[in-house]
Amino acid sequence: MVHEAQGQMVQEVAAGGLPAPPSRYVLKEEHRPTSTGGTAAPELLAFPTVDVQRLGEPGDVEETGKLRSALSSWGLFKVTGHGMPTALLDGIRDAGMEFFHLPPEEKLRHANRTEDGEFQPEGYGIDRVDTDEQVLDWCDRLYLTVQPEEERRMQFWPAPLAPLLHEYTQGSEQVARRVLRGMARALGFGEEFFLGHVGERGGTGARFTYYPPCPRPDLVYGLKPHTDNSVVTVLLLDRDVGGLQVLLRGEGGDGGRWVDVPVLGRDELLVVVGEVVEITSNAAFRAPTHRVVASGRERMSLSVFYQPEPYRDLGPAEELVGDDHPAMYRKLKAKTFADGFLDAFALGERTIDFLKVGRQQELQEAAGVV
Ligand SMILES: O=C(O)CCC(=O)C(=O)O
Ligand SMILES: [Fe+2]
Repeated sequence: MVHEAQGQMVQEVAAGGLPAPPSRYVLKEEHRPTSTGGTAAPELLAFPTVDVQRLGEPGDVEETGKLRSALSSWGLFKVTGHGMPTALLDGIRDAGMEFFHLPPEEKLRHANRTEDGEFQPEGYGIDRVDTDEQVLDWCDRLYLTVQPEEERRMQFWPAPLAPLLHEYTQGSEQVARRVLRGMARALGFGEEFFLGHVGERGGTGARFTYYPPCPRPDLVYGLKPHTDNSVVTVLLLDRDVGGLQVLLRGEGGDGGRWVDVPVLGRDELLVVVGEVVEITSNAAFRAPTHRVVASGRERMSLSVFYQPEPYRDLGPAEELVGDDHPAMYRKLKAKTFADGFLDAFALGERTIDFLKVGRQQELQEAAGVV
């Protein structure tokens, strides 16, 4: 059954000039970004930066140290030294924005709905709507499969954007590879440790997200809190408009607090650790919970998600499991995990929790902690 809200783009709602978002987008009071915080990080917590050029140099120790510290604190960091030209980064940002500025009928030629109105993940539209209770995010999106290359469905790719996305994802793949090699070194493993778990023919998906201006940003989420279901995500943020926030967990095991990710330099990228690394590293590196708050200005981002080969077994690496380090996650197929994302996301859960991959509860019970 297709939900009647599935065909309603947020951009069209915003263009209607309502004084406040319709009730479908309005969060319960206790979930509203204004009641749950969102502050600039204190100076002590300088935003982590990793130069991937230096990270790739033989014998590098310093950048690997910075990466290790970023991974154990924020779980995301900005990247310099990737070598992609500014013109390419600006070009893809502009082409993405131009797509969302096209008339509705042009955009709908790439719609993420079949002729029967059925949702399918690829193409242009809103996220999957399952129930009346689901509070909708204040964003529209364009999701495209980039790799394996022979699985690209070019009917979904807006023509002006296609060559830019191809070139950009070649560059972002090198970023992901360097980061995964650095992560392996940070844990004391050989460089190919994480890449070996991903395989040569992993999947890559690109998601352009458009957040229209919102008349009451205090009432909605641009994008609800979530963790990425990827190995890592490479993000190209809006040049001017912020809104991304990350949940920083306190020492005392409290719920954490929401901190703004700053607007980055126009040449800088952001890398976010995904749940696959959390599982494989047996929680040595955790996927950060993040969200986007809306604002009175339009904003666009491009997320590129890296996934392992679908038939791979996903689970904590044997080297990281021992008597004093029990496996925190159970094994499952990479495809099962990737497919679980949309169900989990619609419910606002982590894929790890939705598919009951995490064993923390079980282990704590066995140890008599809870
Ligand atoms: O728009 C952003 O800044 C973040 C997007 C994001 O978290 C995602 O696509 O998973
Ligand atoms: Fe995300």
